[in-house]
Amino acid sequence: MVSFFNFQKGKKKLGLLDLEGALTARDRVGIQDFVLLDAHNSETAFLDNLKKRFSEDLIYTYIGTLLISVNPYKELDMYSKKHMDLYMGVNFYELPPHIYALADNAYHTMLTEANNHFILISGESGAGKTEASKKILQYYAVSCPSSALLDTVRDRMLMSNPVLEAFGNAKTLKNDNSSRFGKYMDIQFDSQVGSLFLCHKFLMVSIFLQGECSSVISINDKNDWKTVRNALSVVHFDDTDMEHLFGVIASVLHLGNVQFDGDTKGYAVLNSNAELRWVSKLTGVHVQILHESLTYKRIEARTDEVLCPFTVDHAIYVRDALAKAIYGRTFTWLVNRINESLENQDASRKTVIGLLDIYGFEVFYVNSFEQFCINYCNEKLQQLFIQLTLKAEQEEYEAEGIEWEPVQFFNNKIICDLVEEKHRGIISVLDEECVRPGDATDLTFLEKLEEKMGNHPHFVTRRVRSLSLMSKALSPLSSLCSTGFIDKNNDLLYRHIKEVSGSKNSIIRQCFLSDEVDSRRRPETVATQFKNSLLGLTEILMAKEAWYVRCLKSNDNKQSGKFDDVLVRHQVKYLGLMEHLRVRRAGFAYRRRYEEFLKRYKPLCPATWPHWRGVPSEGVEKLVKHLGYQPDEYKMGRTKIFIRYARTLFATEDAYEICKHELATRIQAKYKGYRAKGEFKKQKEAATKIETCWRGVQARKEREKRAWAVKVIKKFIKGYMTRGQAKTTDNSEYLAFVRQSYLNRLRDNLPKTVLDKTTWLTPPPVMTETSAMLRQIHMRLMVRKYVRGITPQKKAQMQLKIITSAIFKGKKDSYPQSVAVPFVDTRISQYITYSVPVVKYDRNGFKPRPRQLILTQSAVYLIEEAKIKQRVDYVSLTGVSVSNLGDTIMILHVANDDPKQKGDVVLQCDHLFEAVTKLSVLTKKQDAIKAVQGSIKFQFHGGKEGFVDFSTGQEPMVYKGKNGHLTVVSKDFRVI
Ligand SMILES: Nc1ncnc2c1ncn2[C@@H]1O[C@H](COP(=O)(O)OP(=O)(O)OP(=O)(O)O)[C@@H](O)[C@H]1O
Repeated sequence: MVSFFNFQKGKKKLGLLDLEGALTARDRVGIQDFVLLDAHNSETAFLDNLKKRFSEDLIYTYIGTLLISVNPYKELDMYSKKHMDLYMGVNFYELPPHIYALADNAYHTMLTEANNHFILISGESGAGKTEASKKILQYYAVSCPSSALLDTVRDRMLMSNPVLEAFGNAKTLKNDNSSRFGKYMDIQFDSQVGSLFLCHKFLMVSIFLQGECSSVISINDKNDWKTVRNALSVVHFDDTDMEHLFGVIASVLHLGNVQFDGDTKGYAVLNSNAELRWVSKLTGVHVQILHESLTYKRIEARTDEVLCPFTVDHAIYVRDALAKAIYGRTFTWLVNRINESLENQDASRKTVIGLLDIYGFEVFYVNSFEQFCINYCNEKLQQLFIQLTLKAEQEEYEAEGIEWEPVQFFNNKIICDLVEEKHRGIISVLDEECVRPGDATDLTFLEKLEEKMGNHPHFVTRRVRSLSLMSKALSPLSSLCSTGFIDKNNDLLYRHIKEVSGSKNSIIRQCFLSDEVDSRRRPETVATQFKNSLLGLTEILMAKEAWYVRCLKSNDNKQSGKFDDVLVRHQVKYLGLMEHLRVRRAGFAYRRRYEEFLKRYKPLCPATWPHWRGVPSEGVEKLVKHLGYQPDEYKMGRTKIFIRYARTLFATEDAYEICKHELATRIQAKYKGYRAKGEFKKQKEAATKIETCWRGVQARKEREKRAWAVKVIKKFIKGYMTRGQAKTTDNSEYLAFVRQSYLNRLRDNLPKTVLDKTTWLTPPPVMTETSAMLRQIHMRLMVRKYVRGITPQKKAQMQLKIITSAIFKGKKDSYPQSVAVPFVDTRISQYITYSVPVVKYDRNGFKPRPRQLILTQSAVYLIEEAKIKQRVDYVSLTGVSVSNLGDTIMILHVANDDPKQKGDVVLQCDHLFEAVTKLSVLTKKQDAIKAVQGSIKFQFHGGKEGFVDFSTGQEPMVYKGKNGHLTVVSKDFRVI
């Protein structure tokens, strides 16, 4: 056994582990799978195991993938949502046997193999088939993802069950709620999404009404009534539909109460009209028509019509036939309506799980035509089971050349043939008897059977009007009472009874269409209809893969906890469970074509992954060896590998799951890389594109800019060339530009002071006039600003400067330099208006002597520094002479006639302009100030004369010249 990949995939759901543990522990009772039973040939061991488990409420046991369910007749806590969750996606053998495990496995196999499946639920009446089918449906309904639309379909589907049970089930001696119809439904799953639960469809095989049990303790009519009404509304029945439907049911009940008496001739007359009036009211058929139909037969003879009265027995038969027909057809109508409401409009591909819940085998004290049909159906399904499992299996081993010891089993084909064979089978004989002219009775039918099949090994008749079909496997088909076969098979409604087609009840109208009344074709007999629908069903099932649930009845008393050994042994026998087990034991749990097996599991072996180039069977051999399969675990056939134990396959499947994840991760990584590469390439391409685009845009912009520049330059040049002309379109822009740029430059280069006369930008010709105006305005502005900012002291000084200008401007070379030199008023004392240091040239040899020149309102003094307070050298001034050069010599002329005066005074004064100006103001002798060129003559006291000669030279100096004149050399200011 392969042990290195023993994983359990479903157990990741932690919350469920406790429950699961408890289940597993509890389930250790007996053996979960009969395949593991040592004494697999012993029926007693088989039963013991079932019983042991049953006593612990373990009602499910496997034979391989087949599920055996023993009816517990009590509610078990094993169908909750938690249980459903637990079984979801878990391998078959990982958890205790359960109907959910089978449902889940069928579902996952369907998804994996993408093909159709069906679950055949069989067993005798009351064994729990309907319950099992409901549990499967609920499991799918809960486990599949939901959406609003699907929920609606799901509700309808689940709700269709109580409706069908209400109308199609009846209490029988075997089962309080026995299905009297066969139900096949297709559950569709979306093949793409894989898990959508879509819709189902009923295929009705037949319905049988029979029995006299009316009260059932286990059924609460009041609650069920509510449930049914609610369910009907979910499957789209409105109030009118429901009124008509319940009208039909009530009419059938009233019809059953119609009684007949015999007249003197023995013909039937109505006992009372009351019931018939009710029927008439409920069905909407005139009471007269009903009356006539129930007591007379209408015989048409060419143009005439004759009414032929019924005997009482006959009338009762007709009454029951009518009631059956109304009920049966109404049920068919109901099924069709439910099918319509569940119809799936989506045509996309779906995979299907079919669910077949068919009425179980029935053996009553008296077994009639109904039991014949029901049990024939079960024989047929058993045949299908044998065909699909035992026979097909053995045939396959043979075809594949697998060593195999054939298992003996009873092939009930012989029984099926006995019933259904053309011309020779019981149904053919019955049909023949029904249609032949003359009086056919159940007895003549029995004689015909004896005649035709008296020698058949499985057919025996007894002269107590019964026939026995001896099926070794299926005993219930035996011992049938032939009474009523002819009538029930005929089930011909007398033509005029179909006149109910004129009913006011819409359901009855739809069930009895008038063209049927008019048709003269004889309808198919009941048995033939039944046979045909069964053949149709078999065909549907044969195209699908089968799963089996075998339901066993634990006892006949519907008693919980009771295990009737005889009854169960009987069922085990006729259901062929022992044979099935033997085949399973001898056989192989799983087989697959080499190609398919390899295709699925090749990732598990390096030699086969990713490709196996050789012969598939060799690849498989390599693969299973790599996986560690033991020789007894598998066999290699001609085209397939056969795996003996399911656990081997599950382990392989688990390994595959893990490997798939790894592969998926690898593929994902590769894909991501590929995507990233692609993305990068795309980005690069996009970047190149953007770059190209950007470059194009830039180039275009550049070109446009150049073109614009050329245009501007051209215009500029043209404007420049025509700048002197009057304003034209050519030069207007240029001139505006020139103006603008001149003004801008001018703004930044305006003269800052009023004295700055030089700073002014030369205007372009077009601005000459404007510039002059601007200059004037600017000057005015500056002057105004300057004037506003002048203090009284400054003003006084300015006035002095004006006087200086009047005296010296253009007359003395050093004057311009003096303009910016401010006069100083600090040299003023109490007595002195102005005092300035000077150098006095003494007439005796022109020796320079420092003196202070003091100016007052009334006189000019020359005093020595040390004697400042003494009034010395009073000068009575008559005029002042200066040279026109840049020297600082001034000669004060004094009045010669004043004896106190010592003659003219020659002074050198650094502040010449200031001193002379102030002197002139104080003495009011402005006109007496002279600027002389060359030499200045002066007079000494006593009438003597002297001269001062002025010249310019390199170095300024004052000295006594050879001619005895005072010689003054000054810098040449004009040169500077
Ligand atoms: N799994 C179960 N758990 C509890 N009770 C069950 C179970 N299965 C069946 N039963 C009981 O047995 C009764 C009969 O079951 P069910 O109607 O499913 O039988 P059946 O095989 O469908 O019969 P028929 O062939 O007559 O329709 C149910 O009404 C229910 O009380």
